[in-house]
Amino acid sequence: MATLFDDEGLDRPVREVIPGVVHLPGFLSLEESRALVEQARGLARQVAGTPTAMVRPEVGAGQMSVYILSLGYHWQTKPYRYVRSVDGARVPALPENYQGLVDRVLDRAAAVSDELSPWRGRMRAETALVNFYPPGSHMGMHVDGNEESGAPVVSLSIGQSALFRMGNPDNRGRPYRDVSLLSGDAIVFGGPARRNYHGIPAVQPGTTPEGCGLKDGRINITIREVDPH
Ligand SMILES: O=C(O)CCC(=O)C(=O)O
Ligand SMILES: [Fe+2]
Repeated sequence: MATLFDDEGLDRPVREVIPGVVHLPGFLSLEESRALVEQARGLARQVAGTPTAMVRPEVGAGQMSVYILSLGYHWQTKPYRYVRSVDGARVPALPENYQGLVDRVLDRAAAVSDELSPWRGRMRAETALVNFYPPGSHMGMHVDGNEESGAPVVSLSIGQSALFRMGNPDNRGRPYRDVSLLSGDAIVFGGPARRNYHGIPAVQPGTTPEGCGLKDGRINITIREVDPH
């Protein structure tokens, strides 16, 4: 496992990993992280036992090991699509603070990426997936392809460190770049990397910071624009 995460001891500068992919280490403070976890937990409780509950979706490869809460739009599998309601139940609204998070991330990312700078101040936060990774879970390589909009995906990580693998647009294999995402990190992918395969091969035991709002496991919040404008 050590080799999977062996860049953690190094300096972690803001950087464009490949064109259109920007890593912002330590973007969220501990207090902000905790508030986001508490907000997501409240929303998950509200929809528990309803058709929009946080569940481990069935996908082509079987049941995911990650639990997903959909906000704004609901992400359905079989077939893959975004819907506004499920069996008559309305999807919880996207929290209003998510637009501010998107604006802040894109401000910072645009400063180091010509590919992302056209989106600065222009992306509408319309939907978010709150992914909960129990210890030992993972997410296979996939493309985020159900958004018609070409806007970037803004992703926030809280809890256990994760190995994020950013691949290529053609297949699940190499070339790819691995980035360790620690609690509080943001990563954004757009431009030429928007439809690249990516995934989380592993989360790292024993790395949940005290005070981040989670006792164990990892939460990742990906905020997206669905409709082109
Ligand atoms: O957990 C992550 O960092 C990535 C999540 C992801 O790729 C997704 O929600 O589509
Ligand atoms: Fe994804």
